[in-house]
Amino acid sequence: MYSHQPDLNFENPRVRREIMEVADFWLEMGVDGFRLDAVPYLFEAEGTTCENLPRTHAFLKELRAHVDAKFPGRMLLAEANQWPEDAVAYFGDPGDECHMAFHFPLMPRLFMSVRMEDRFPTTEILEQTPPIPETCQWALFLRNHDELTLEMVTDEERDYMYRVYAAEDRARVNELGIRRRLAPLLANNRRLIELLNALLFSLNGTPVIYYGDEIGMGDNIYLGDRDSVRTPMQWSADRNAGFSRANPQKLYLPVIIDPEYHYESVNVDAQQANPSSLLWWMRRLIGLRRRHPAFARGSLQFVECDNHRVLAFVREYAGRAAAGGGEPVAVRAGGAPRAGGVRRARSRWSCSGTGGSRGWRVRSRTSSRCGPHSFYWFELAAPGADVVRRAEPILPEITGRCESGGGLRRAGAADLDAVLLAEYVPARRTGSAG
Ligand SMILES: OC[C@H]1O[C@H](O[C@H]2O[C@H](CO)[C@@H](O)[C@H](O)[C@H]2O)[C@H](O)[C@@H](O)[C@@H]1O
Repeated sequence: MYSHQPDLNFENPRVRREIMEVADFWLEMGVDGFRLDAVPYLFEAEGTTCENLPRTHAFLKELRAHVDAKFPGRMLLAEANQWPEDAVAYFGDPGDECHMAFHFPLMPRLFMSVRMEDRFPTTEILEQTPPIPETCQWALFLRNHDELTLEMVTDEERDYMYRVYAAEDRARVNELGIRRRLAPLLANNRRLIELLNALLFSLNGTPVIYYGDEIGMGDNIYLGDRDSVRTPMQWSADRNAGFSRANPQKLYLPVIIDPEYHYESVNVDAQQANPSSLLWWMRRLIGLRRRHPAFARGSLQFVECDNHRVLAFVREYAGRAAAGGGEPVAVRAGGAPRAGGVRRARSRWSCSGTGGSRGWRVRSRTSSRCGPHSFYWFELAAPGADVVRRAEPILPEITGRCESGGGLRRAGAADLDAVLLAEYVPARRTGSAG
């Protein structure tokens, strides 16, 4: 499809050997793993669609065994834009191919749910998603380096997505996608950006953030192909947004200078200095998620509720619960400006813990109102169980030295802000993502 990308002949044993050597090179350099590009199409065969061929799976098993033997603990992530029942094949049997696979069909449905003010697109695809091996996980995403692909939706759904998210022709690409970043897709609406990220971080899978979306970077749909979303990371207001010291004319792609998303105002430096920035909000969300293993490993059960605009579910980590220290987590997301109340939410869990965004605390049943485009995370206790208050985290000890003109630095590690604001503050009962 792309003339500038080689199409390797995997039938050739020398090519396969070379691929193993390339993998070794990067793994020796310390990478944690690989995203396997367009993996269903590695091998080709006349008279087939060249998709999901047995030879492709055989090679993945070989690659996995090779990586496990030489570099235990590293991982392979499949890019297979397929229905979940087909994509699961890339986890192998039982779990001997990729550790993870992107969940492509969920992504456009999250955008649909939010815009249609209806949980159905999201619940339907998750209900169709088959169980996966214990050692595997879905990778969830909102945006990536390609277009927002609309391959896994019906023609009507595609028309809808184009109408509401890509009214301008220039925003469409490859006939099947929208070449925009998260913030511009959502008209730079902070509540919507938070809502979609809250879903990304609480549904069953590992969240994957596309660089720049954590600061709400803009795009440039006047660039060709998918380059609109591949402009330099905006680190600071300096030359080339702090991405490079090179002559600006030498950059592969220009920095964003759209007035709304200009790199001089939308950048890491500026947001680092503002605790209300999207960047700090994202860090707090990550910290909160890390406190609850149920988000990473837990099962997901939808909670029936009579308002179709509200999506409610419980994440339960069976291992922890069985051990008596479980902490199921409930999530409610109101997709609509007029999401309204939930009269009845049935679940075998009662809300009696702490949690939620914006410092919300829950001590009774889930009967409170869900505001426009808001979300809540509740820590739950099983009926009858004592509600054990979490001990306050121990104040971290940070040693460092004051450098003239600089701040206090933790010896050779993350800086003070990251330790206090990203780890300690969210772990306090009063800590919140909002
Ligand atoms: O190697 C060709 C390209 O493969 C990936 O992109 C392709 O799959 C994406 C997911 O289905 C789709 O959105 C894109 O249009 C396809 O070209 C890869 O992510 C690309 O970087 C790569 O050029």
